[in-house]
Amino acid sequence: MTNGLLPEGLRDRLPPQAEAASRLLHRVIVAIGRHGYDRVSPPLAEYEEELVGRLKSARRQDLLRFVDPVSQRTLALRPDITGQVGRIAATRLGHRPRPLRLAYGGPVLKLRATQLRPERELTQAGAELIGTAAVPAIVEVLRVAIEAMEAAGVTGITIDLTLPDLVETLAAGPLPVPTERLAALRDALDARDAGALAGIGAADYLPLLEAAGPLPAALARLRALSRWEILDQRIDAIAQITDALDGRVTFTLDPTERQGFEYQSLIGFSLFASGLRGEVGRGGSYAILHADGTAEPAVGFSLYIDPLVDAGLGQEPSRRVFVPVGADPAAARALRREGWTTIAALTDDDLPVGCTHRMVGAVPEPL
Ligand SMILES: N[C@@H](Cc1c[nH]c[nH+]1)C(=O)O
Repeated sequence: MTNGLLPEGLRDRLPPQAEAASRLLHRVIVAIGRHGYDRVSPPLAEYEEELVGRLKSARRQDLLRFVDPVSQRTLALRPDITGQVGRIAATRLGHRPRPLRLAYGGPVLKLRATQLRPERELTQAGAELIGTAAVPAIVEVLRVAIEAMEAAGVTGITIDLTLPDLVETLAAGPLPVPTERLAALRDALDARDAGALAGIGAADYLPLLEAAGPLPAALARLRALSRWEILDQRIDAIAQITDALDGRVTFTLDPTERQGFEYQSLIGFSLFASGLRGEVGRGGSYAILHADGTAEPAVGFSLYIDPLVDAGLGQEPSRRVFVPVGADPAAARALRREGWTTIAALTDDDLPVGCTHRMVGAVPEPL
């Protein structure tokens, strides 16, 4: 006998959450599709190197791998669909005109859970805009993300903007830090540790930490300390993006945040909503590598359906009518066409468990 246990981080979805999950996924995908994003559906597993090789600096550590007895090669379960969409855009849809707009939705599996999210399997739905990552493209993607969240019933949206490659860019340019100290610099910034920053001779980075918080104040602080063209350009871009979406959502800024943004470069963002624990989604700009060595700019977002389901979104009260033995099947069929759920008695002893109505003749009467 087996005991019905599941591995850590994996779970069943039961009624009514399983139904809510598919309803939310559908609503999100439809909302994304309205903006002209055509759906693609990559496989659950593929060659390991394809999953990590397509996006600049995607990580191998995230992969749950296995050797495929058929191809004798190492396959991995996808931890993220964005890289797969990148592969499709660079290969099978490489000839399509740009910008290319693609949507997707399905399960992903990560090797390790995070403290914030103990689940290893999540359902991701998202959009990727391929061929440009300029300000109008970022604005479009954020707009689509906001509408997709609203379609799922999310309210009180906050977008936390980050500049994932800012520290590396400053370290390689105007605020030099030798490569071997980059990891220490990252750790000190993540820990917001002023002493550690001074210890590695990077005290100049301290003011960046203070430029975090709600916009527009945080952006004004960042502007006040910027003496570099590369930072000025990004500040201008953030101002344009937030102006374009003004009033619809709350923006915050965390210029040095990088955790979870392995391949996003110029801009990254995390999506939050009131009443929902942790992130609802994230996204940003990145580069897709092509076979000829060129890198194509892209920007996109992924929403995670699971936190929405856990918060009770997507559940709808259904009208359930009990159909006694001997009732007219055509009448029951007519009710289903009108949107009723019918529960047919199989014996005369069946009880109308979970039903709101009972069919009397051809008419549902409240129980
Ligand atoms: N797929 C990324 C987010 C993203 C989509 N496009 C670009 N970034 C994630 O889930 O973390």
